Amino acid sequence: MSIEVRNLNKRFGKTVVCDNLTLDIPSGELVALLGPSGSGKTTLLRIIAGLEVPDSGSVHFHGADATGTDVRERAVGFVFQHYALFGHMSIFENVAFGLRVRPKATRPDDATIRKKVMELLELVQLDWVADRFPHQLSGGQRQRIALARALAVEPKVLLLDEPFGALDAKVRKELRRWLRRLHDEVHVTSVFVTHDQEEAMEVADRIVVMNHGRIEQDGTPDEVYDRPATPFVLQFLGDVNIFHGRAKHEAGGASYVRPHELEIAEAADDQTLAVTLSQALTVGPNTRLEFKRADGGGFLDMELPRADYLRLKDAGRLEADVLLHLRARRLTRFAEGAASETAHDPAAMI
Ligand SMILES: Nc1ncnc2c1ncn2[C@@H]1O[C@H](COP(=O)(O)OP(=O)(O)OP(=O)(O)O)[C@@H](O)[C@H]1O
Repeated sequence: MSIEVRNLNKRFGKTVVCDNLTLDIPSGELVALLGPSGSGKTTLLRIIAGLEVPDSGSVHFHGADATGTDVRERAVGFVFQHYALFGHMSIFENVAFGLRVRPKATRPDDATIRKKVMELLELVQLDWVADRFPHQLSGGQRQRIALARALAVEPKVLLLDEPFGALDAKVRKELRRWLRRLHDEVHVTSVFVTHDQEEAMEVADRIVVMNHGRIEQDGTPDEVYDRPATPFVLQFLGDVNIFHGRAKHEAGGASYVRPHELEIAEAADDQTLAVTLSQALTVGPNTRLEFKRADGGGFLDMELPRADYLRLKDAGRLEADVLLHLRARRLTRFAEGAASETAHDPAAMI
């Protein structure tokens, strides 16, 4: 089921939370709403769910106006960050709940419910807690059960608000992949709220980047990362070095270079910038180098594979007093009112 959002406005007091939002979520896709805290992601999700009423504008489910439709009629499944399970019911019964309360005509028999619930519990790798109660589970386990419960009724739309926000990093990563695989199997149209750009990049088919109640960009993970529409998108999706050099006098202002888009040149030329190493930090397979600009222009970050770092170090090129020359392989600038352009004239960074 596709979701169409049209000219949606919502304010709380003087705060504009949805600023004329228009958005198409194609059927079967997993779309991430990505943005900083307070950008309006949750409010948009709640309006799609029918839990919040917009001031103006509309939400359509597969072309049919659902704006005035009650939340119970929208066939949506929710997993919200603080969506509590029923404390007095076993885990099994929590997952079975949505099926048990169906009208008799569409209610599955006990054996079918049992099979379905156990399959879902296996899917979230918690079949062994079926007889426990919610208070006997960790917060992370409860979220996995909430996901199983949301899926039990085979919703047409699945809405998830920071569902893995409370989990530790490793479990969080596992569940992301699991959600991705699950989505590839069941293809239920899903909208996923997150403020974590890595999570959005890893999980989603499309990313909608939000800021101050507006959509800054809507595109595939590759599109928003490689061709950011605005400086906000570029900076929100990862670390970036900003140069206010010569480019400052041109339309659009700054130039942006990501840490992995810098390289060390063999010799100085008119496209390189002289620096010295100030610190090196290894994070997993990559090493992050912080350089000090020799012209006093501040610091620069560069990221390179650990093996390359070790080679440079062994060659004695990373001593604190050795002058190095950095070159940008790629840089991004924004012309006034236009989308990003990537320049291959790295001199522009100086
Ligand atoms: N019921 C409400 N009453 C008043 N203000 C609200 C209400 N709900 C949200 N807001 C305000 O609206 C703005 C957007 O909130 P929203 O929760 O949609 O943002 P968000 O991007 O999901 O942020 P977060 O990641 O922190 O949840 C915030 O400034 C918030 O304080």
